[in-house]
Amino acid sequence: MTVPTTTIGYPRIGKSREVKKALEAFWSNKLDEETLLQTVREVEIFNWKTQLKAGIDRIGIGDGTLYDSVLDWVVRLGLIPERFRHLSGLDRYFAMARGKEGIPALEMTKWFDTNYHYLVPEIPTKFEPADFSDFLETAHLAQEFLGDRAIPIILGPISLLRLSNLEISPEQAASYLLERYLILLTQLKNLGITEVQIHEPVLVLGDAANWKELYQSIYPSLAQVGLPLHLVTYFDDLRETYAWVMQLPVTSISLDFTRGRNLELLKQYGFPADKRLGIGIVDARNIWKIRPETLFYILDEIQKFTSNISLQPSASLQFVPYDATKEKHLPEALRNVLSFAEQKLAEVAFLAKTVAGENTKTEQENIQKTWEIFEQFSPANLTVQEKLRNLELSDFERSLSYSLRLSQQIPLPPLPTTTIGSFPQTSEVRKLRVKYKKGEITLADYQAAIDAEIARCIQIQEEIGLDVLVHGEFERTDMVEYFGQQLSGFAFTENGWVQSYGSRYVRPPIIYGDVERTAPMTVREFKIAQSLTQKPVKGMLTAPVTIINWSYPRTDISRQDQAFQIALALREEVADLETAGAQIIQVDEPALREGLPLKTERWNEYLSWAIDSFRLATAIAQPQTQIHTHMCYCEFGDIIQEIERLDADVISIENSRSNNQTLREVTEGGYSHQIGNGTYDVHSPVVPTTEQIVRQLKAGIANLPLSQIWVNPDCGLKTRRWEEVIPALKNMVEATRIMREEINDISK
Ligand code: MET
Ligand SMILES: [Zn+2]
Repeated sequence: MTVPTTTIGYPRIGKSREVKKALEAFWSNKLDEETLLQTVREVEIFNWKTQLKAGIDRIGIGDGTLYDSVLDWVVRLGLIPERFRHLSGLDRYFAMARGKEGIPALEMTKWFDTNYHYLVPEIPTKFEPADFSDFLETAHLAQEFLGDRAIPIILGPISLLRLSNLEISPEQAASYLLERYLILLTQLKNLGITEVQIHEPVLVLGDAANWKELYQSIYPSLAQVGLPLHLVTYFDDLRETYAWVMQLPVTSISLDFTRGRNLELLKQYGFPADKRLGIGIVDARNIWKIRPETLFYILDEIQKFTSNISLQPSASLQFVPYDATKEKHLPEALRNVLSFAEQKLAEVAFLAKTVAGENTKTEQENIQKTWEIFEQFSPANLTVQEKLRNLELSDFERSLSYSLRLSQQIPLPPLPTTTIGSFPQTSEVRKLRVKYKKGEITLADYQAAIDAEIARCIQIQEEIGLDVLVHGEFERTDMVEYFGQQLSGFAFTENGWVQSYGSRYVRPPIIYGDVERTAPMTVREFKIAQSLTQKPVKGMLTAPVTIINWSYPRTDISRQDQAFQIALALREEVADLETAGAQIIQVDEPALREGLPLKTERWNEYLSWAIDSFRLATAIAQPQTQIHTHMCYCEFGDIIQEIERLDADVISIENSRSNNQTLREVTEGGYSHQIGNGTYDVHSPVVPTTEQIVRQLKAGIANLPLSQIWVNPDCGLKTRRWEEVIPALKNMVEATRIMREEINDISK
């Protein structure tokens, strides 16, 4: 017996970030279109060869992209919104991705609960002709390299619809789309392709049942083409859709067995005898080597219901970096339990061999051994674990309620002005950090240079006339990495890049052990800043859930425990900042919303510990200390109640849609604490006018009592230039002055 292996997506950025480099060169006119496309092609071919070498039987192809694969499908299917119609080629493609003078880009949002962002399709009333030529060309080329192993990956029609903003009814859109998908499938069949993967991840969402009829009408038509269809789902289980999805006329169905309850569903409903089951068994969302015992148990259970199976990663491997063995600077004991895309291919192959009955005892023992060595290398921190066990309810409660502590906190003028924390990270600052890292300058030199930046930043803020200042975050590369680097239990890769969006890649830290603060993390910079001004300077921290969501967490203990460990470390920092004189401390939690589980029924459990971790980090603050938090770029509507439960004294939120929707959502529920509604969009280089900010403030005030309102930009300013930041903030302060005068006049 043999057990086939499959992949359902692979990293497409290039092992040395070739695509990013080519893109950036192309955008700055240093590279021509042909070379850019050639680069993407080479990365793709390299990926095919890697998967072929790893022995994968059905290799998902066609997910390589210049920017985003959802956008690729939008363009192929001819779903071009009116405002881009006069453009063509790459010019149009990148205008849709990034916008162009006077033409806003497609909206960008998170791909399910991952940190990947896709471009949200807008389904227009009029379609342009479809053009699949690039995809067909890729498929044809893949056949040359892979033969029948080349399995094109297609974004499913219903997922595309469900993730789009529609100008027409879903039914109408579906019928237009169907025609085009039929053309595509026919063309692929004519090429001699033997099977296609149709990815329908929306089947795991809570509302998937609403789409049942569309699935049941579209899929039979697709099946008529006669090309075997492999329906691929991931990120969670099928729950209420399981029973009818199994009946769709496809030849294969893939399920994720690393998340959700697909195993239970399988036991309950069985699996159709006429289909192959793609078993997503190797976790594509995290970077840990497999623990074979648990996986073999799951595989044994599954095989009680079907023997027609294929083994595969749980999702596209685009969510992990390429190769863990490249991380030479990491301790071997840790490196050996890491598994990036290449290692995961080997794991899939290993599992398949074992299931097929081949003797893999030595391999199993080796894996076992690497885990044992790792456990010795990173033993449990008993003190931290003890602290977690001994937490009491009072550790999560501030000593006085909001209304009682309010009068004890620092007096400020009405409509206090402030910023979100970071100021421009100039290339000089970045160069400085590189020099320090390379050992070209000493710590003292580095700190002196950072301090000079802080001093300049404080002076500028004073000149602008802001009420509450910040030190500027010049010492931080990134709001998560900076803390991870100072906490025990975190590791950092050198080359562990994953795509966040387009040409933006990130290297998520790895949480591998119990987390503890070993020394103050932010106190030095705070003190320097505060010593230079009479105005209050905010202490500035990143909250636990954001740290976890933007990292690869451990899998041997719960996310709750990891969040609480980080919270305890931050709690010590809060206390130290207070002792150092901070009257205001901001703890940023921008990723709270995006960590919400895909299924609503799991929201409460998540929110409960997520909010508690913020409270644990901050409740130690004296009543006199004002605690701020900041959130941005998410839909708050879902979690309003919980925002109140954070019990922060002040929250600042982003308002990039500029229609105060978030503010309305937060305040409609009767939000009683203070709130700063972003007065202008920090992602735009355009300097907002005073009038614009006044208007924005008035809209906010209409919603809320004056005493609750703060004035601030949307988010941190680190990606902006000083030439933009200074006039923008001046206008913000001027707008506030105008507002204060008006209010004064009214109250006279
Ligand atoms: C993504 S939220 C960013 C908050 C952080 N304090 C900053 O100003 O950059
Ligand atoms: Zn922000």
